[in-house]
Amino acid sequence: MATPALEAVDLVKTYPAGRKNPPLRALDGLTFSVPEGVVLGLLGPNGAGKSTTVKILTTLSRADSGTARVAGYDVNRSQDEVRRSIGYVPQKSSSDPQATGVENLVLSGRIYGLTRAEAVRRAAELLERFDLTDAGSRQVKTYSGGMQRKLDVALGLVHRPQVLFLDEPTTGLDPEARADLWNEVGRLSGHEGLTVLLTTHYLEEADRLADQLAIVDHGKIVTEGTPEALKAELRGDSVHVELVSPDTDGNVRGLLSGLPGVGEIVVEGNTLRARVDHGATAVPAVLGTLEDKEIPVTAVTVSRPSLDDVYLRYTGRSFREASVEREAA
Ligand SMILES: Nc1ncnc2c1ncn2[C@@H]1O[C@H](COP(=O)(O)OP(=O)(O)OP(=O)(O)O)[C@@H](O)[C@H]1O
Repeated sequence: MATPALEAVDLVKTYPAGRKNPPLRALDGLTFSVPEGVVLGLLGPNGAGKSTTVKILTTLSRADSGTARVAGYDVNRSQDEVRRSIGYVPQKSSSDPQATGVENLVLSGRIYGLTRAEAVRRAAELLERFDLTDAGSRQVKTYSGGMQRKLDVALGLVHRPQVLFLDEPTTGLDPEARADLWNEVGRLSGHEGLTVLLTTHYLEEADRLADQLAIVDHGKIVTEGTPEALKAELRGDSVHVELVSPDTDGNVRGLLSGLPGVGEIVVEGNTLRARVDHGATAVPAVLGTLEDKEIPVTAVTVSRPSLDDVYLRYTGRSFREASVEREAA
């Protein structure tokens, strides 16, 4: 069997206690494997352990236990080989805002050992590739957020790595710039055989970009597969009901959970989500039951299961709820 481009086995990482905080187990036996040329999406709410995983795989941090290999090299024993094989695009831009796009790329190429002529050639190639040729001679501080992010990705590719790490690449970008970057990332793996590990807390981004998706929760992979396969595992439909008042005492939940064909129910504020066998038969039954008890409703929608439903199934809470929980922690 071909060597996986990325492999993590049973990674554990605990951050030591601070003055106010107890020790924190950020990774708790995280395991995954990615074949060459695949985009793996690590999807999880803030604090799930995605960046910690990336730091270990890029040799910026060490796991307490477990093993990881990148492009066939062990991250502890062959750090130099790992670093030469990877490109890393961190959450915060690493470009120099005072320098131009070309200067940033050439400098990066020189750091990786390219001759000046090679670095200049590679810079021009990458600027063209990311549609930045016209902006190449401008200082990076004049770039839009989307242009800066594209330059960041270009910087990660200067030395033609085998594996590219993108840590939350589109955070803070407007929808148009986000869609533009999604197209670029899609092309990278498609045409250039690059393996990409992408971390994200956007369900849509994971759905759109990842060939393989691994859902991370509390430092573990709780499920993995293609986004389509993960959604297809969930039979039936997803029903969302917007209530006029929040179901604070669990009344509505209790009423609906007794209905035939209605599965897991989650209530968040005024929104109730239920997994049902058949949307077409469940909706009249749900609305009839609520009407009998004079519980007013503002809207009802039926949809095919989404990645949010997948997340709910494996973690017991919705993605939004998990993100809010983490932000409050
Ligand atoms: N250097 C550190 N010292 C102490 N705790 C840390 C450190 N780095 C991360 N953590 C904690 O470890 C947990 C996992 O963090 P990590 O950054 O890996 O999560 P994440 O999924 O990447 O989240 P985000 O999307 O916010 O980056 C979090 O609870 C975080 O607060």
